Amino acid sequence: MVTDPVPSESLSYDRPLKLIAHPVRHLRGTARVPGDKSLSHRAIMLSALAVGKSFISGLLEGEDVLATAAAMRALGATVTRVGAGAWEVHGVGVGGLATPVQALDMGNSGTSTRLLMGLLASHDLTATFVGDASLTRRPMARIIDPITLIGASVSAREGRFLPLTLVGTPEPLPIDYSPAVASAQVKSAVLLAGLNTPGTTIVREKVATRDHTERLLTAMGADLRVDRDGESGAGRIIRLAGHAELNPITLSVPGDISSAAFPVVAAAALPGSDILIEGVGVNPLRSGIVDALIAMGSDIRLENMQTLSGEPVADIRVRGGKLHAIDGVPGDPSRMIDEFPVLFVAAACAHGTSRFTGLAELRVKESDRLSAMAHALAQAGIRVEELEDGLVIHGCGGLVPGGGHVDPRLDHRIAMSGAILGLLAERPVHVDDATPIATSFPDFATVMGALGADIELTGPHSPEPSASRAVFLNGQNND
Ligand SMILES: O=C(O)C1=C[C@@H](OP(=O)(O)O)[C@@H](O)[C@H](O)C1
Ligand SMILES: C=C(OP(=O)(O)O)C(=O)O
Repeated sequence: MVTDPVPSESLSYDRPLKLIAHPVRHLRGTARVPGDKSLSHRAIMLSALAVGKSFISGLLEGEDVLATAAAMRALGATVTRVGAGAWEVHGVGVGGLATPVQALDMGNSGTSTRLLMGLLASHDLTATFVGDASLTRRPMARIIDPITLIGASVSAREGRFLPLTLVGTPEPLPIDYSPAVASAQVKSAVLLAGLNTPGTTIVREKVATRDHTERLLTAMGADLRVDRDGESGAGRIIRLAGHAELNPITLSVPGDISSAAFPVVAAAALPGSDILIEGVGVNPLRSGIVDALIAMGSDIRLENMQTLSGEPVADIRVRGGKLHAIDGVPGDPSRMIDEFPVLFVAAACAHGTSRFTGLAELRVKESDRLSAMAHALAQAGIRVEELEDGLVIHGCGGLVPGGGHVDPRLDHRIAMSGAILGLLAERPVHVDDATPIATSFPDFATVMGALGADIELTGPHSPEPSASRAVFLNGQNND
């Protein structure tokens, strides 16, 4: 049980909040996870560009999305919280954003930063982007390159890191762009720039990545076409007609499969577990974790399939059992790019040796996730080899020894993967700073506790939520 129940409104702490995850026999019950983070960012950004009032329910109220909401407000949209997860956005129309009077604080959020850089590139304004110690380590050249071709100019630290100042162009050019890395953030940044650009903007993907931007733009009336590309049809060509007119939306955000992955993996690895996570987004370009766990022998199924605001949604049912090792994941890694840290935990419990390669991109997420997870698993007594682009994990065929400390390195998914490791261990695991969890899953400990997990939150913490959170959660305007 959760020994220090922390209401979700106040899990955002300014000083380290520690977490101790205690071994558990099994998980049982039904739960829901917060709204999808990728979709929440896009819902706020695109409704801020519509003419009229949009209404969003189920919005993720994690720090990352609150940073996006604060930025859109600073750029001129009216963004108001009208209830738990319920937000109203009065948009200013495509091209209607204005220079913010202060720097845009992106906190820990790569998606906020990179999509907004694209969005602002084709607006006649100037904006400065700042972020936390994690975000200022992450490469921005992958966005600076295409938006420079569009006509924006960027001055960045060492040419590629935050803080950076972006000067958007009043005369944007439509580009035909092939991202060098499989990245929905790069694709979305170019498409968002194309909204306020004449002509047709084209993005060519060698491998399809999450298509939340394409689905939402289409639902809001943009003239957007997606064609399969390449001999295998794995690629995509996305064409967007510029000077789009976006209609306001009423949108329900489904649960985030990247958050659901934590209770799902824990239950899958614990014989006797039986859980149901309701209302989760199962977009085929996001559901790779389900296929990977099935490949490991897990009894996991999608029930009650439906469509919510243009996105496939299902309840995820998991019964615990013995897992076996796998050599790589089915399909492209981009279908579960954020779920690898917790999949590595499943591999640590599996019988046999698992090998994961082609994952160099994990080194430039909120942390170097290959290094962070290699250290976390070793701390828990698991034999692991770190490769240039992956991990070899020698599973123990049951509970891991545990007993170590996990340094999350400002990465919410490392912190939560460390907690799951503790549930699947013989001895408790200490997560030395759980505060990053508030970026994507503020009530993680409460949700896991309701399923039977014993996650203890300890350590000094201020009773007050962080300033940005308080402003929104109390529905105040910061005009
Ligand atoms: O577009 C998005 O919302 C995201 C795309 C992914 O990044 P890349 O597509 O850049 O790998 C993912 O890691 C991130 O959490 C969210
Ligand atoms: C990488 C992630 O997010 P972002 O890129 O938005 O920081 C994530 O949520 O795992």
